[in-house]
Amino acid sequence: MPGSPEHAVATPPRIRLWTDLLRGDRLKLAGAALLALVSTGTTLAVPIVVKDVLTAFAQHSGLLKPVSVMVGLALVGAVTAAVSGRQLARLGEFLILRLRDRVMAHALRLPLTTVRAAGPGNLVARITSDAMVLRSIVDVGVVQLPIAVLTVVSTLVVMALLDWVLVLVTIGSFALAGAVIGVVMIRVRRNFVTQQTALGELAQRFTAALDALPTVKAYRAETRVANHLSDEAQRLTTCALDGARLQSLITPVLNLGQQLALVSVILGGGARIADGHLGVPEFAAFLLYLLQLVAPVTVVATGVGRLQAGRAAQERFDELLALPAEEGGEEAAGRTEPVAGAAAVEFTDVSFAHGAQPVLRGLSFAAPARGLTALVGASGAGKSTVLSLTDRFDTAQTGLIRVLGRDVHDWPLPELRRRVAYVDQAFTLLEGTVRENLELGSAEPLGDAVLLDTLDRVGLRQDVLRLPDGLDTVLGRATDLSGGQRQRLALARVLLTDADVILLDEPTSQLDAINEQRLRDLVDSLAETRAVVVVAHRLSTVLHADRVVLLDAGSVVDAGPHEDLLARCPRYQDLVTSQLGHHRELQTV
Ligand SMILES: Nc1ncnc2c1ncn2[C@@H]1O[C@H](COP(=O)(O)OP(=O)(O)OP(=O)(O)O)[C@@H](O)[C@H]1O
Repeated sequence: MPGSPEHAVATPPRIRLWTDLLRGDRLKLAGAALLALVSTGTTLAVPIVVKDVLTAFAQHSGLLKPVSVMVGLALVGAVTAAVSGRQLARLGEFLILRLRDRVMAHALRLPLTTVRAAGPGNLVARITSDAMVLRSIVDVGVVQLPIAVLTVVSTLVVMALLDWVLVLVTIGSFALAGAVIGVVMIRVRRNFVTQQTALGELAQRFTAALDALPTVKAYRAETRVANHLSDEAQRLTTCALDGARLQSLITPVLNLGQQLALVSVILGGGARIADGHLGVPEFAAFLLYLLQLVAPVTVVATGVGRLQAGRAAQERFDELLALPAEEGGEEAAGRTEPVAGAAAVEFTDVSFAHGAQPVLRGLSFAAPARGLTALVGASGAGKSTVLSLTDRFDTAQTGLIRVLGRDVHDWPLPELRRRVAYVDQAFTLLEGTVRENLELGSAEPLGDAVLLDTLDRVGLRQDVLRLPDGLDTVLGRATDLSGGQRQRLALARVLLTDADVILLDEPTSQLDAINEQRLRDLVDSLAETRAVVVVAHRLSTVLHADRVVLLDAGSVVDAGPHEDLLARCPRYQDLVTSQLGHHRELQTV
């Protein structure tokens, strides 16, 4: 039963950035770090060589050796920095590739309700903007930051060897700047989380607006919707400006620290030269080190900021990956066989609520293994919910749902969904070719002959052959199908599966007479060999059904053949005349 231990949710996957996403790349990463270290080493050595050059000048000795060493060091430094930078960029991109693959695969396995609650646009923002931010963790967090820290420390050690008093002066000046930057960093992280959330929300709103574009246009609401979106974008901008203001403090504060250090060191250094504690070449080298120190200190300060942002992005990924995927979704093996002679779908005392809102209340009905079962009832009675629960898009709180004689939770999810074909009200097609759409539920490519034959059965062969690239025409962008054609393509997809149960959420819209007849013929022929459970909005469907189940407010009022219900059930009579009621149809069918 739902919530019971046997249906416990598997531990969700977590990002283990270093051990997992960088798996297989650790050696390359170490190589890149080593090269970066060599490059840093050469930079560190230059002032020492400068000191040698100055000493050589003072002593009138040969300059060739120290100058050659200086040039050599500069060349090695440049080459190693370039190779290491390129390698890090590659590693960062591959890390993001793996992360995106994992997030997309996980999002597709989440329960429908979770995806709706998160908002598709919000999920898209993870693999776009969040992924880019996280990428910086690789080059900044793994290599640049540790090396910069190492550079700062070793530079200070070398400076201390030159003059320890002046080093204390330097550290004191930078410490003041560091304290201010530390406070800024805490706010940077908080700001980043708010910013990414606002970005995801904007993406979500924009996606939703584009989805509803026909309605937006029909009501001439472009300006109004654009204004709503603009409000959201402005919130994001305000937040981004806060972030930019915080970030922009870092460099000036550091520069102030450096100026302070420079002035103090020059004053202190002058005094130390005057009292004979320090030579001029040593002082020149010390000053060069001090100037060199600013670059790695800046890397540390800005790097910590980016790392904070990267970690906040990582938390957002963790949060998404921690959302439990559908139970049993990974179990591919362990085929469960149907129980011989069992009903195709059987609900026993099933109750289901969306949050606090009860939708099904102790609902019981059965649909036989062959034939057409029509679910009818007022709008909001719970008909579509019955289909959702049958295909386990949702889980009932209480009661038992059996498909082909087995508890819906005992089926491995892929096996359940192989046996149950679901066709939604919109007859949804994926953005892709006609072929891809037809083969969606097939394990193997089916070949043109089979596909065209099936299209023939739904009366769509000629329409598809007329498309610019026939079966390989991409649907959903420049080329699309009409509502009726989409419907037939969706049904052709069902014909190509070996599903035992077909769940069909009939569209509420009316079809033209030819399409209506085609749909009915198709459904009838499907129902000859399998179970078809249809949420019926049309009287013609009900008249063709072997069994009609009347729902009201989440319970079954009555069930049986149409004529029996019409004879004995006043609620059904009302429904037929009011909701399904088309006297014209009654007379003509
Ligand atoms: N995602 C959801 N979140 C919260 N409540 C929902 C959700 N989907 C449906 N409901 C509620 O569940 C109830 C039953 O919805 P359902 O779609 O099953 O009705 P229906 O009988 O198929 O209606 P219709 O004939 O209008 O399609 C409705 O009251 C609806 O408000």
